[in-house]
Amino acid sequence: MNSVKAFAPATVANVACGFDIFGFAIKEPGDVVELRRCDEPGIVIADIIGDEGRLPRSAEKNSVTGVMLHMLKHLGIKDFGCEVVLHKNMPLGSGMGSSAASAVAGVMAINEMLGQPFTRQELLPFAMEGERIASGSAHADNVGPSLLGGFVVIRSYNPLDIFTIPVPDDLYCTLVHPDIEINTKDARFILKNEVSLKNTIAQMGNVAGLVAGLMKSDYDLISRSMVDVIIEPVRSILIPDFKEVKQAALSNGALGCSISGSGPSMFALSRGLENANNAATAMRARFAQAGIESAIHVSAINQGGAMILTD
Ligand SMILES: Nc1ncnc2c1ncn2[C@@H]1O[C@H](COP(=O)(O)OP(=O)(O)O)[C@@H](O)[C@H]1O
Ligand SMILES: N[C@@H](CCOP(=O)(O)O)C(=O)O
Repeated sequence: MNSVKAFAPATVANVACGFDIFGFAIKEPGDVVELRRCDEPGIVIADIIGDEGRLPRSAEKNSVTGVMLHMLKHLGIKDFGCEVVLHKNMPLGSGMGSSAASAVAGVMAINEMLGQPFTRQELLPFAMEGERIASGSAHADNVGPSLLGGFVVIRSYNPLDIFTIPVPDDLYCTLVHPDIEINTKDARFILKNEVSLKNTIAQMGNVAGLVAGLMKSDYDLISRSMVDVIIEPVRSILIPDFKEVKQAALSNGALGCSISGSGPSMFALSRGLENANNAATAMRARFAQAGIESAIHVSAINQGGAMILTD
């Protein structure tokens, strides 16, 4: 195969109470990666469209190509050569799993070009290496759902134990990206290493409640469980008017609202598209009141995840 194109969607990680263990994919936006086979061995970034020249052009430092190098090394392939074009369709440091979408599109594309030596599930550890390149931490709550689709739970990192759970058909996500930038690396650095027993108990209750609520389509339980007593209180100070934007979502039909990934994006979950749209309008209006422009994305949960594009 001489050329391949792959798409990988944006994701909402943590989902309030599930720091590093919950994430889901949305339909759009997402990154697109094009690979073109060359005779010369090595992986070369030929172009990145949409990053305003900000992303690393060195193959080792960019999450889209870093993961390919890991895969080739693992397979012991030395004579493979390709050019990479990355269509960067989401902002950097967004909390929308931008680095993860590139990594996932990268592993999908090269796996296809090599004749699928790995199953989709087996691609996950390679995609996680992209997160290590971007933020210094190989967390799977963005790459997992971007690759596999659906609502993902990471029960364990060592050994890796990851699975998807069903969600209600009528569940919609509102994702609001304010025009500010927060790097995941920085947002992880400010977290405390110790958690009180009281907060651990509260968080475990909410984690269990959210899983059960999603699996039983119990919207009240989903709503009651979308509470994060550990991470949100620390990170929310990085987002201007966080409390007010959250309140705007909750007062306009959302079941719950929190930080998407490490921020600055905020997400809400709602029952039905109308509530999700109302929450979007209210959240954007509240950010505007603080003098901050924002982009909104309203979407059902993306059950398919990344895909090879044929056109
Ligand atoms: N292909 C890529 N796409 C996005 N960010 C990348 C990529 N490759 C490397 N990075 C680096 O990752 C960081 C952004 O990732 P991160 O902080 O996790 O933000 P996000 O929440 O948007 O994924 C930036 O420092 C950026 O230079
Ligand atoms: N669990 C991670 C998720 C980071 O998501 P991103 O979309 O901000 O890259 C964290 O919270 O640090």
